[in-house]
Amino acid sequence: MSSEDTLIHSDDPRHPANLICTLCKQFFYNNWCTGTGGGISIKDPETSHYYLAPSGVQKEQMRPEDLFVMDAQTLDYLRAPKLYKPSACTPLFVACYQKKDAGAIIHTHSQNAVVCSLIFGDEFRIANIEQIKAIPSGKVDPVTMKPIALSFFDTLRIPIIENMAHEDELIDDLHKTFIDYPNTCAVIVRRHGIFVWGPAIDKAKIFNEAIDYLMELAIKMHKLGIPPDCGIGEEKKHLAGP
Ligand SMILES: CSCCC(=O)C(=O)COP(=O)(O)O
Ligand SMILES: [Zn+2]
Repeated sequence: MSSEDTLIHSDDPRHPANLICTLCKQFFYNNWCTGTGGGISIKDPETSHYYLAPSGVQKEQMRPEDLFVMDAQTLDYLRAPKLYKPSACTPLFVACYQKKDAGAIIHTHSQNAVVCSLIFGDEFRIANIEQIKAIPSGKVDPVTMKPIALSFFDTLRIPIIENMAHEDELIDDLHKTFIDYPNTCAVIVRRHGIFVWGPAIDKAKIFNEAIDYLMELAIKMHKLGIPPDCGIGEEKKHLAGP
């Protein structure tokens, strides 16, 4: 086996190359990564190498040998399959690694994200829903040094940026959200989808699932006339009664 191939071949289902393929398949069947859209990048916790999907591939058919591997320091490719170009999302994934200390980034073309971007302005907000507790507040407990999650009584805020003709043109607005929303673990791209990151792939997956649930719920609340960020008990005022 060549040294390039040892980077992507492993019997361990939790190896980044295997996990990216497994999760992309799951996300395809969840309607999050169809028609080659979306993708996942994982930083190998052992080597700190970035594992990236190629551009324009059917996400449910991806194999470990299709993946790019990047050195985190030099940003040189340690492995670059000749048949493919790297994902157009690569500069955005690298920005999340470098500026947000991400361990993994998930990009989906979730219809819930797209519809929320059509309903709401520059920010998606939802409050007082149990599932919010799955999302990090961005704060750390000073005693345990563990991340603190949002509470049931908090409001989740996710910035919405405008889509561009090419994925890499989103980079300036993504950087701006890092400044304006230092605690966010996600950015919605209008009429496009969402980027969600976490300190490791398991966390990023949980955050992505929880946010998607909350976006779906927000769309249902909006259809009923209930603002998703309304206070507890306030919903009665908004419901169209007889
Ligand atoms: C129909 S997908 C258009 C590109 C895109 O938004 C995306 O998420 C996938 O880009 P990639 O270069 O990774 O195929
Ligand atoms: Zn995309």
